[in-house]
Amino acid sequence: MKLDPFYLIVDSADWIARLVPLGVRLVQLRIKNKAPAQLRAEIRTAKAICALNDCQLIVNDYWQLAIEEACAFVHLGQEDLEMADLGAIRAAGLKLGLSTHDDAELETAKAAKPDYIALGPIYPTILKQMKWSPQGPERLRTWKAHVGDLPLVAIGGLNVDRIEGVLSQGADSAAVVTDITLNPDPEARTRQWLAATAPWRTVEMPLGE
Ligand SMILES: Cc1ncc(COP(=O)(O)OP(=O)(O)O)c(N)n1
Ligand SMILES: Cc1nc(C(=O)O)sc1CCOP(=O)(O)O
Ligand SMILES: [Mg+2]
Repeated sequence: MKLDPFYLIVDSADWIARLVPLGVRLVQLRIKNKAPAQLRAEIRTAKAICALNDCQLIVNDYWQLAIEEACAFVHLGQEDLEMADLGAIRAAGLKLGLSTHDDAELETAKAAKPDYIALGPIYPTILKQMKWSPQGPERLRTWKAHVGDLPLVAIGGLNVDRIEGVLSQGADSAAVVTDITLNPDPEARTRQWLAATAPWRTVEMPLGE
């Protein structure tokens, strides 16, 4: 499986309606603290917009709702994974992305046989408090050696100027929240991300070059 090199993460279907039609091919709906009915409505709307725009939707955290709404992909952190029913996720045909932050989490994630692994935070992030220090982009190369052909996602503190640095270290995809959502012009910033990741979308870049 291949992931698009630009992985947008937003917290509403409104954001998806605004940014996905610009050409985004991979988006995560990461909603915190909403009632189940609202969550379901957001997922349903996001799914419809993504289908119209040939964009892969990944639902964060809410794997049961993702199954019920016939979504294709979920992302889980390690704590989410402890509570999740992997058998049910697989039986529903969902693809699975998993977060990792250290060696032990990498082993746990690999054992779950996910469809991609994310490493973060690569740089300091302002989105959420994290107990891990920034990993630095060089750590991606170590992770890539461990995950092999499994797609690797870099996340945390990424911006347009840092894309090249993470993709050239072995990440297959660069995930981003605030560089876009807090930008004064999120549409323009999204276009910059699309342009900056374009070379990685079309060309296989061997590690070390
Ligand atoms: C692509 C990607 N990587 C990591 C995360 C973080 O997941 P998690 O650790 O479960 O934290 P929350 O995002 O749920 O707060 C992610 N969402 N996406
Ligand atoms: C949601 C999330 N997970 C991370 C991890 O390391 O697992 S870092 C992160 C925040 C990403 O937001 P921004 O692009 O604004 O830094
Ligand atoms: Mg989570």
